[in-house]
Amino acid sequence: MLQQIYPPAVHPYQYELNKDLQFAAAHYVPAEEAGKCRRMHGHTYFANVTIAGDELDRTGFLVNFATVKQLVHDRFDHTLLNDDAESFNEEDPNRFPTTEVVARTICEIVQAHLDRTENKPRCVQVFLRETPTSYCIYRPKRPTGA
Ligand SMILES: Nc1nc2c(c(=O)[nH]1)N=C([C@H](O)[C@H](O)COP(=O)(O)OP(=O)(O)OP(=O)(O)O)CN2
Ligand SMILES: [Zn+2]
Repeated sequence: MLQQIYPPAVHPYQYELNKDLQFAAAHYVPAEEAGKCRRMHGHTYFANVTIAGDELDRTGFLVNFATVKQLVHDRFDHTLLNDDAESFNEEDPNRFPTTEVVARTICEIVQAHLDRTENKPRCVQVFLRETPTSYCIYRPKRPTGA
């Protein structure tokens, strides 16, 4: 597993948890301007998911590290991202499986799970490395009132 110091997420919470995980997936970017990336190819994606909150659950966790891995790895590992119609769409650039959109999608999947927990922590950052030289960081805007 890649060991790396990630850019810090700025947030007001007392606890911050980070989970590193990786998954292998294929994709293509369905746009003329994407050049060689229009052709199907694969990556080993490295993700760092940052979750923060003030309240722990009855296990003393913000959220179980294993759950974060399951949510992302089980969903995307050894898939063709373009086939995942729940997350991606070839008609809408905001839903093409680019590094940016995959990072945002991971954040949304994790947050949807966290919203169903008793302590309701927040996914405050997803760092997603697509290649040794390319990565994206997604930080959701804070919900109103948080
Ligand atoms: N803003 C984005 N630009 C590109 C994306 C993307 O998701 N967001 N994706 C690609 C390709 O899918 C490709 O996988 C990554 O491209 P790139 O970093 O150019 O890959 P290289 O290995 O060719 O990079 P080097 O410059 O040789 O290190 C393209 N752009
Ligand atoms: Zn790619």
